[in-house]
Amino acid sequence: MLVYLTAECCGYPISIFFIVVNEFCERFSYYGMRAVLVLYFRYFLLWDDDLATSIYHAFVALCYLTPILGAIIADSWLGKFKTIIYLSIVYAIGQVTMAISTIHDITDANRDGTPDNFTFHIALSMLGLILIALGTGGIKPCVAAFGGDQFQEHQSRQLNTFFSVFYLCINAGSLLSTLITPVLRAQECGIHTQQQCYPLAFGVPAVLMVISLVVFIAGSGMYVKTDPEGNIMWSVCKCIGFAIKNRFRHRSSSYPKREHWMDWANEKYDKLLIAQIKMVLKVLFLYIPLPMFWTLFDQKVSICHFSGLLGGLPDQMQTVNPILILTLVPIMDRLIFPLIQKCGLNFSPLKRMTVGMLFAAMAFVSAALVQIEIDKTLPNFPSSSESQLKVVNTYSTTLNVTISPNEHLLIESFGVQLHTSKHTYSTISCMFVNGYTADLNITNLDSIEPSATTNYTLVNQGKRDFVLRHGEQWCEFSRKFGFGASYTFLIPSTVFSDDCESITEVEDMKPNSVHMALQIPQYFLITTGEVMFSVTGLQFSYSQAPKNMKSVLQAGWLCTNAVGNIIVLIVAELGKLPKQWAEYLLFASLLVAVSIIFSIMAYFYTYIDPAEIEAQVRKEQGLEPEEMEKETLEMEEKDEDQKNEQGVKQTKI
Ligand SMILES: CC(C)C[C@H](N)C(=O)N1CCC[C@H]1C(=O)O
Repeated sequence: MLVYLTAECCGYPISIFFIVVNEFCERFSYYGMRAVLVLYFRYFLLWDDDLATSIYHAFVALCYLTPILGAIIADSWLGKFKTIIYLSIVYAIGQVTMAISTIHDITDANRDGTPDNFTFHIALSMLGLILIALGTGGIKPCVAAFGGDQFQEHQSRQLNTFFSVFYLCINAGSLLSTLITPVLRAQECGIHTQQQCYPLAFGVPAVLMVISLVVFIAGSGMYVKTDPEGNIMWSVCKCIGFAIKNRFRHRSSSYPKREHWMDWANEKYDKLLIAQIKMVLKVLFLYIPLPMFWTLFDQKVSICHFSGLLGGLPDQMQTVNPILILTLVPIMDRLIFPLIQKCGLNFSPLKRMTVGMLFAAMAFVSAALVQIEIDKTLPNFPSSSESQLKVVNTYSTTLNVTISPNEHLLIESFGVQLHTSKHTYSTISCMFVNGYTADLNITNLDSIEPSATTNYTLVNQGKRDFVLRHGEQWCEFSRKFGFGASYTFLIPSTVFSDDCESITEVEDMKPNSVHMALQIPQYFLITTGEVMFSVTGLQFSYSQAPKNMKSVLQAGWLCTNAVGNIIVLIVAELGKLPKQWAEYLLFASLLVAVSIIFSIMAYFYTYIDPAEIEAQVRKEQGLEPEEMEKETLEMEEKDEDQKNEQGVKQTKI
């Protein structure tokens, strides 16, 4: 047997260093760009919330679908090394295009600070996003598999550690970029006018992608590179097609059954290829229920929304997941898993993944419990058969309002009455009610006509100052706002004569009294689940794939994420349950059901050593001893040439 010893440090190939640094920079680039993408849609392109989030989710789904393309190119045509380089170039061009699309000065001919030609910016940014999706998705299965290729058979422990470190780098990159890019966006920059600095926020990820490419190329001389064995994906498709056709032709019971339906390709196709296809199909079948995990994982965003309600800062909450990953991966790897092993329990990869899903389900049960607590602090909202009416009395004395023959409201002067009725009345809600006799200007709001109201305006938590103006007259007042609260300000006609003192504040909705610490268990549970599920899934997909289809199986694994994202989009379109906590419980139950199905499937799965099976098939084919020897020799010669080129040390054992 021939084994190559590449340059090593502490038992790990040195080439791995370049791969993990490359992954760190690439993830910084990807997550950094994602952190400001919705803001760019909302405040630069001026899209509404629905359009911005739909395009965002569609982009994320596309990023997890393109791995199939990358894997096919790598395993059938260019090999992983070249695929990573070419697609990284596409990716970097995409990031640069995206950064250029955010320069408002390009089309701001009238220099008013807003772009004049939105079509130009939209077209350029969409082109950038397509190139980014192609690049990031395309290289993703190749980088993980290429990293795995650097290890030799006896380094299985190091291989598993590599996948954990790889995952740590993903999250270190995402953590830094999620912290940095929103700060860059908040800076002001521009040629003609100073605006929020999107070019910097998108430009830095573009630079990081270029660095990622340079780092990868720098390691070029040290990598173990395997060339694809012809157009493997085309051979796989033809072989599967032939097996199906042949099975159909021999459907009569007079023909003896075969052990596996792929054995119907035996007449025409190489036994080795059939064995490899069987390995891949077995794993892909196992992956069918897995998108449900990612559906819950991506729904985490909505848990974040209510974290805002609880008093947390949603932007910063996005960093909780990577921070927990950075802590939990080493704890699991070095402490929990070895401890479980010491207790004599066989915590196999598929068992870990099942437990990971159950942890995610528990996170949603915990979210439901917190939501129930929050709901208790909220006012009663009208049901589908009810509507709410708010009446504001700006008259000088108490008024009696009759709504229907037997329903009466008594409203004091400058008082507000919220009334819920079983009939259909229109809901009136407001933030400022102008009881003054003329138009008023209020800081950061449009002017309000007499007896008119503003819409509810979102303000930051804490003390806020307002200035009211009418011509030369003005007055100032400040109020403290609690998270999740909602207020109405009634402005009387005497507002300027008493220096804003007479403005009445009505609390429509109380501030949240549920402590934000209650959401920590959810984050902890879902991230523990992610470590068990996602890191293990990455290792499992590599270890169970035949040598020539490693990227393909990595792509299959990433596709579970894409499908999960698509389910999130569908669920968002289908609508929501009336109660948020019920929705969380529904998702938790679905994931429990899926983990039960998965555990049954996993029970029937036999772990394989693809290299061993391939050797066995070769032996059965009678390639041994002469032909196999010949094949081995050919491989030796080819690899020797490659090693000589790369100056890598080679030893025979
Ligand atoms: C959402 C976090 C910033 C990153 C997450 N913990 C993570 O590492 N991943 C989510 C999808 C798979 C994986 C990744 O490769 O980014």
